[in-house]
Formats: sequence, C-alpha cells, structure tokens
Amino acid sequence: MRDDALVSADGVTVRFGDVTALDEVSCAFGSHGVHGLIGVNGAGKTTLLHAILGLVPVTAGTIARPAEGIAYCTDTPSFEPFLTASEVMAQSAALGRGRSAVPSPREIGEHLDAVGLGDAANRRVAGFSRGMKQRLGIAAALVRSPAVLVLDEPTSALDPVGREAVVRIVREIGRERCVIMSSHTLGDVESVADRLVVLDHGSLVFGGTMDGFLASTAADQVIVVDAVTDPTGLCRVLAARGARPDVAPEEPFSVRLRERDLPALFEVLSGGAHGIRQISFGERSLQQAFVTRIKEVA
Ligand SMILES: Nc1ncnc2c1ncn2[C@@H]1O[C@H](COP(=O)(O)OP(=O)(O)OP(=O)(O)O)[C@@H](O)[C@H]1O
Repeated sequence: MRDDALVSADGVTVRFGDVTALDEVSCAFGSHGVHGLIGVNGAGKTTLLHAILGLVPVTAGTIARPAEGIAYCTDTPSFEPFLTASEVMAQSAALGRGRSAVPSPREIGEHLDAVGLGDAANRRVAGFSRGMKQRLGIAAALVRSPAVLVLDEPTSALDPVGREAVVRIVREIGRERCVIMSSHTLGDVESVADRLVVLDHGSLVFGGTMDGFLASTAADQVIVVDAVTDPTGLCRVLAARGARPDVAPEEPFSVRLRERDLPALFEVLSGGAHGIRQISFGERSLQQAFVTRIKEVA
C-alpha cells in the first residue's frame, strides 16, 4: 500500500447475490495524479468506484477515503431538466462547499468555458445533447474543488475535440489532486494517467505505474512478418527453432511472433528469404499491453 494514499481499498469483496463483482481487491490512490481504472465489460470498475464512494456496501475488506471533498461524475450524468447549466453549477457547488461558499458567476463561467459550455451557460439542460451533459457533469464536479475527483468513463459521449479538451482538463486537475478515472478509451487513459489499476472478473490484475504496466508486457510486443509465398512453411521452420508463431486466420499471409522469438527469426532470415516481404514491429501501446495481459489471465 502507498504511503501517500488518500484513498485505498484493502481486500475489498463486493457481492450482489451470487455475483462476486469484486474479489479481495487491494489498491491505493495517491493525493495527486491521474489513476486510470481499466478492465473489460463487467470487470468490476464501476463497483470499485461505487465502493470507494460508499454507494455500495462492501461484503468484506475496508475502504479508506477522506470524510469529505470527493466529487463524482457518472458516465451518463443527469440533471433537473428545467435548470440552466449555470444553475446546475451553483447547485453542485452549494452541495459540495456549503451555501456560504457559492461560486461567483465569473467562476461558474470559467468552469463552463473550460469544458466548452461557456455559450450554453444560460440554456436549460432539457435541450442538452448527451455529450453536453457529460461536459456539464465534469464541470459540476470540478466546481466543488474536490480533493478526489472520481470519473466514470468521462469521454464516452464526447466528440474528438471534446475528448481532447476533457483529457487536458483531467491532466491539469491531476497535477494537484487525486483523479480516479475509469475508461474503455485506452488511448485517453494512456495519455493522461500516470498510474493504473487493471481489473478482470472482479480481481486485481495490476496496480502500479503506467510505465510499469507497459514494461511488464514488453516481451509480448507483436512482430508481424508478411510471408507472401508460404506462411505455413515459415511457421514450421520458426517453430523448429523454438519460436511460437501463429498465422492469423484473418491475415493468411502474415505470421505473428513475439519479441522473445526474435533470435529464431534472425536465424531463419540468415538462411534465406522464405518469401518474406515485410517485417513490422507493433507499437507498444496500453491497448496492446492490456489485451495481451487479459488474454494471459483468461
Ligand atoms: N446492482 C447490481 N446487482 C447485481 N449485479 C451487479 C450489480 N452491479 C454490478 N453487478 C455485476 O457485477 C459485475 C461487475 O459490474 P461493474 O458494473 O462493476 O463492471 P464494469 O467493469 O463497470 O463494467 P462496464 O465496463 O460494462 O461498465 C457484473 O457482473 C455486473 O453484472
């Protein structure tokens, strides 16, 4: 467990009837930085966020979190339709800070500007698109000046421009505060998070730095060899040298190898061309590392 943890889960299990949504999960979130929370559908991400927020009771284990100063934005925030965006912001601030610290119209305007809703400040929420509601949900969480900001898929309804803006805002907030952000958009997570929690079937697969996760799967960097004449024969000679190649059914002329198979590939290359036209090295991305790791634990 981290010494600077502001929020932590220690051996947390959450069951819903027969379903074990979280199984003895332990992880910690520091007082600043963006913490990405990733996993396939049903992995337990939302349940972990809800357990942290105290929205679901834990069956076993403990959660430690600050008594106040936590703001949450769901993936589909909803508001009273008759309120304007500015009124939603004032209401949220009053809930988070107390009525004595209601933000000025200027402060509200700055927060709305930051998420690209400056022009919609006086419009009623009833007419907002899903993406506009998502932006407003993030602004409404931010106006509370939380120490911990919990975001469930904050970019899921956003257009590319909106996504970039939200990623930039999240990165900025993470410099001074704790942000816990679940997302399926792994490119966004990779660009913004410095730490990562990976869940699968309710269990913790990884908890640590982004670099640590990428490095831990570095040996599985994919190498694609285009062998136009005889991919099956190439697989045979590679396998005879200890490699574990495979031919993807959807790409019948490509042989896939792992980084650990490079010596075998070099040996084969030095012995003749084998119809090899091109060798490409896959980028080491969070997407690739995640898929590899999830297949390993399956
Ligand atoms: N209130 C509930 N009652 C019963 N089962 C639940 C409840 N909430 C979650 N579950 C189950 O717990 C498991 C984890 O769900 P959870 O929503 O936490 O996953 P997730 O990683 O957020 O998924 P997704 O990416 O699809 O949003 C799933 O099997 C889900 O069906």
